[in-house]
Parts: sequence; structure tokens; C-alpha cells
Amino acid sequence: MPALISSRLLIFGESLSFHKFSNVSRNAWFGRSVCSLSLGSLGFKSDIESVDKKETNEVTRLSSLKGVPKSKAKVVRSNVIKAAGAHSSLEIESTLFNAKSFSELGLPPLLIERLESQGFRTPTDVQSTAIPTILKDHDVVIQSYTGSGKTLAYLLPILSEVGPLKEKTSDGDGEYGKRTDIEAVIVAPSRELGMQIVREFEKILGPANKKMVQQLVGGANRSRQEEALKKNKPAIVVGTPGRIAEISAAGKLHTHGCRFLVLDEVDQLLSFNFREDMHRILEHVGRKSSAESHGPKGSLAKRAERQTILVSATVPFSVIRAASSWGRDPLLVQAKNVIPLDSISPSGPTTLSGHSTSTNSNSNLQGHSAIESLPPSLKHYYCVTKLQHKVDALRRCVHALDAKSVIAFMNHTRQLKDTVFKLEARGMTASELHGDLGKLGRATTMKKFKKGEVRILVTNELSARGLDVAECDLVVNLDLPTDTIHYAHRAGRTGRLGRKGTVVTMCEESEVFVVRKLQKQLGIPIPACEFTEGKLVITEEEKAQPAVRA
Ligand SMILES: Nc1ncnc2c1ncn2[C@@H]1O[C@H](COP(=O)(O)OP(=O)(O)OP(=O)(O)O)[C@@H](O)[C@H]1O
Repeated sequence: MPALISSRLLIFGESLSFHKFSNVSRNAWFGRSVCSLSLGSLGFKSDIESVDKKETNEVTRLSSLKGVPKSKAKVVRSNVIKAAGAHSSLEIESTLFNAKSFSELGLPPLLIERLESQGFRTPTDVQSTAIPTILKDHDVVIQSYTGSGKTLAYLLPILSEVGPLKEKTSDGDGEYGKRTDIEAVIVAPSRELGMQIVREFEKILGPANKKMVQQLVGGANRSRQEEALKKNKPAIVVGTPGRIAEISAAGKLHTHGCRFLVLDEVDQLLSFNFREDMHRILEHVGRKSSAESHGPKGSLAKRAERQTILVSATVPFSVIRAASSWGRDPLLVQAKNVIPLDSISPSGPTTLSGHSTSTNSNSNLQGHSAIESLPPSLKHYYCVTKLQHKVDALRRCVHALDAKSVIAFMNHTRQLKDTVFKLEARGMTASELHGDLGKLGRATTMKKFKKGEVRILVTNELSARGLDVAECDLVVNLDLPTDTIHYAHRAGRTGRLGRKGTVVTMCEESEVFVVRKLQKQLGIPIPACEFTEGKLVITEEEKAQPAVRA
């Protein structure tokens, strides 16, 4: 693989070039100086280094067996969460949660009741920062690491203004019944993510209000979706760009009066693949003229435009630039920072105190964005193995870590079936998931994986974004990700919401330099390991390169 690959991201006529695997400084460019936590301070490095003294003899034995220098060999016990099935309670570390309660964030009482009934008691950091900001009508870009609760961070402010859980008005449901336009449009890049967002809405709304949200994802029957829109008059639609644009172009989706437009995984939605559909959505959603404007939303209603909310764990400068051109005084919202977008430059933001936080060049942005997206509770390793032995290495890795729920990523769809076949031949339950499967097949596979009936999900980039399976305790890269952004999203399928998780990258000897570059760019230690006698053994200690977290 070449050391420098250039890829293009086209944002509505604006062509930007990103350099993959370019050198980056380890200071991220978003508000570093506002609040800095190091990986070390979060226990990241010390976890790897803290090997039980009782294991010294084991290390000696293993190193002599494998010819690994004693000083370098370490036995690592499984750090996986003890979860036998999908419904086991999982260990959550508290660092992610803010001291505030949902009631302090300005949400209406009915909504808080529903949250509590569903077990949501304390907001995460990013929710504590984003919810009040969105409630103040700001256009925002929400950026925080994978699994930190970004979905509720936008969903709750929407539900506090749209639908039956909002602040009670005298005519209550009567007002809801009269509505003809859609009030919120949520766009996601994949069906799975779209459906997941719908389920999150339904969880909070409860079964009685299920019809208020309509999914418009591709692969499903379009005329049934159109009929449901006509019959149920939902206030919120969640869908993929192609299907939303298609139904909108057919005149069956009325979004001119829409008050909220959310682009979840915005950096992917603004890529070349979605260009035309996204163009239509951005042009049509919430573009009512001022004369048509009415409603209770104060300044937003007066300006008669939608509130735009862009969300991702990875926010390159191209997104900041796009958001600045669409929004009115838009803000970047992170776990502990709120920064005006116009103070952010390609070479790093100016913080609220007016100081530039970074001196990095434009080409560094991709690395920075990825650093910010990695949950601190993750452990990363790589394992050198020949191509033909990768599946066997995966099997040994799963056993060594006693992993219960594993996502294995590959780059080419045609290889997935073969890998599943080999895993099953070795007695492991595995299933493939990719875009060529039908909607039903994809849904059934996901259901089985979530229920713990399938131990290893073998998949491609389709599952790298947004997929939320709390029980997933191990991510394996059977093929190398193409860059730090892809690494970060894949890795983020484990260690959700502060849980522990392990990421193991399998590579051939000739690819080790790529892993070293990933390590350097991400500012995290990725030590080499082997799976020997049912244990993960660190064979080469990498120097930790702590990144400073916002
Ligand atoms: N305040 C909370 N209390 C308990 N659970 C929460 C809370 N907020 C979110 N969750 C749960 O945490 C999980 C992860 O949330 P979510 O999928 O929104 O993360 P995310 O930041 O969007 O991740 P990604 O970047 O990978 O899309 C979900 O199962 C969600 O229901």
C-alpha cells in the first residue's frame, strides 16, 4: 500500500483533497486548550502496562517458547466485559457521564418521565452540552467520540419541540393531528443506521406514539412508505438520502415547513456518492418563505428556516466549511466545548478565549478528526499473520480474549462468505453482513447478532458507521482500514458508552508500516501481539504516544 494516498471528498461542487497516512502532530485541532485530558490520565496506557505480577513466570515460559525477548513479552488477560448474552448487564465506566441531570437541561417534564422509564437517568457529557445549545435554536455541528450518545443529543431537543412529549399546550394532541408538514428530517447513510435511529425515537416516544416517526430507508417497499406517510402524517422522518430525495421529488414528502434537519454521519453524507440526493434534501427541507412562517418557535419561526444539526465522531474541516455556509452563527459542540465555527480555521480553531490551539497544516485534519473520535477505554493491538492464516488468527484471538460478540471487518464483499464458512468449520457461529444482501437478510442477521445468537459478524465498511451493539467487546480488522477515519469508525463499534473494548488489526509483515503510521497519526499505542496457548501476548511494546483529548 502506498504511504500516501489521496482521496477526494466533493462537497456540493467544492472539491477537497485529503491525504491519507500523512504525518500529523498529536495535538488535535478542536479546542484542545479548552479542556485537555490525556490518554494516560484516563488510564489508557497504564492498563496496558499493568500486568499482574503473578504472570511473570507465564511470560518467561511464553517468551522462551516463541523466541520473544523476556523484556518484551507480556500476557494480557481478557479485558472483555462479562456478558453472556445480549441482555446481560454490562460494565459502564462513569467518566462519560456528566454530573447534571436531564431535568437541568431544560427538557419538558413528560420527556424526562419517558427517559427515566426507559432507564436513561444521567446525560452523557456531549448531551449536557448539545441539548441546551440546540434548545437555544443554534445551528450546530456535534462532534464527540463513537458511542458517546450523540443520537439522544439531537433527538431529545427535537422531541421537546415536536410531538406529544413537548411542553403541554391547551389543545395537546389536537394540534398534532392538524399538522400536514414534516417537522424534522433525519438523514443517515445506511438503512441499518436509519432503522436504529427510528428505534431510539420509538423507545422514547413509547408504543402509543410510534406512528409519529416514519422510516424512509432504501431497500424497503417505496409505495408502502408513501402510503404510510399519507395515512399516519408523521411529524418526523428518518431515512437514507436516496429514498428521502426520491419520495420528495415525487411530491409525496412535504418538508418545506420542516424545523429540524439532522445529518447523522455528516462527513459520509457529504461524500461524492450522496451528492445529488443530499443537494435536493438541503435545497428543499425547511425552505419555506417568511410569509408562510408561523408557529411557536420564536426566532427560528421568524427567520422561517430550518435548524441544521450535523453529527459525526469525525468532523473534517470540509464539514466545518459546509456548516458555516449553511447555518446562522453555527457552533461546534463537543463533550466539554462550544466553539463558534467561524473561529475554526483549517490550521486549528481559535478557542473561546481567542487563542489558536494548533499550528497544524491542512493535511493534518484527517488525523486530528480521528483522534477525537476514539473512546479512551479502547485497547488496540496488531498481530502479524500470513494472509492464509488470518481466519485462524481470528479464532485464536476470540478465544484468547474470551470475546462474546465480535465484529470482523474486511475490505471486499466477495471474501466475507468464505471467511464465515471457515469460521463455522472451526465451530464458531458467524454471519456475513453487506450491502448486497436484501433488507430482510440484513435485518435478520443484525437481530441474531444483537441477541448473541451469532458470535462473529463478518462485514465490510457498511457496518463501520453508527452501528450500536452494546455487547460488542471485540473489533478485528481482518483487512487494514484505508485511513485513520475508517480505523476510528470501525474501532468505535466496541467500547460503546464507556465500556471496555479491544481492537485487533491483523496484517502481513509487509503491512506493518501502515499500522505504525496509524499509531502515529492517532497518537495511541498499538502494540504487536500474538495469540499463544489461549492468551494474548504482547510481543513488542510500543511507546505510548498520548494524544491530548478535548
Ligand atoms: N444518557 C444515557 N444513558 C444511558 N445510555 C445512553 C445515554 N445516551 C445514550 N445512551 C446509549 O448509548 C449507546 C450509544 O449511543 P449512540 O449510538 O447515540 O452513540 P454515538 O455517539 O452516536 O455513536 P457513533 O458515533 O458510533 O454513531 C446507545 O445504546 C444509547 O441508547
